Amino acid sequence: MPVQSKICGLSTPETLAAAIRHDAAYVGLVFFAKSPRHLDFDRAAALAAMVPGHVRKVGVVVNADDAFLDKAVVAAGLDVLQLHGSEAPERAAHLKSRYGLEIWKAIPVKTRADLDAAARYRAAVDRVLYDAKTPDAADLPGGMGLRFDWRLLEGFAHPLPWALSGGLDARNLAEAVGVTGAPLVDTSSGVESSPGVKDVDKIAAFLQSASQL
Ligand SMILES: O=C(O)c1ccccc1NCC(=O)[C@H](O)[C@H](O)COP(=O)(O)O
Repeated sequence: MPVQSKICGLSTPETLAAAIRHDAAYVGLVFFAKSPRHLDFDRAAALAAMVPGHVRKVGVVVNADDAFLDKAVVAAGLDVLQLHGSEAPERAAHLKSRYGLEIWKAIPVKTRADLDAAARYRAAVDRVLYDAKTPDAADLPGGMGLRFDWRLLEGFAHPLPWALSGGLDARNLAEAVGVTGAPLVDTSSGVESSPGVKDVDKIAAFLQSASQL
């Protein structure tokens, strides 16, 4: 099975086009005001209109309420909702039934015990995304280019389809997938020149590296 890729936090037509051209399976649009990658609904709609049907649009949200999500889902024609806050399994299940979309839950990881949270979402979501836990004082729960110890996933009995995230880039991707066996990889900072500024060449290099795994 080839490794699939998600490029997260795209915010310009040029970088979105690069992700599509180089075969990203998923593109991530961030709806979180504190993020340097945040999109308002109009910009999200304009970007979403560029995305062909075979590329899935993932909306990244943090403890968002239904009124906000109603607008995001419609504006961007989302295929997937990625819950990147402290959403409980019951909240995730509610969103699955409300929107009928694929639901992913980010699981923040620093220690082996953090992985146990994934099983709580077994009946509620379609996929978990293991991401590096960010510092308590940080503004962002993701997208900080931090990685966790990939060896924590060695031998782990995954309760759900899953993805690997956190500090991935073209140079470390082969090692990360070699250690974890990840079927889907996600990156944001690793394809940027500075926070929130995506780099077309880095996007191409990341997706090329994934295609060779
Ligand atoms: O990217 C953001 O700014 C962001 C903000 C709030 C919640 C989640 C966010 N990103 C989620 C992602 O899926 C990132 O790709 C993931 O955290 C990995 O980021 P990075 O370590 O920078 O590659």
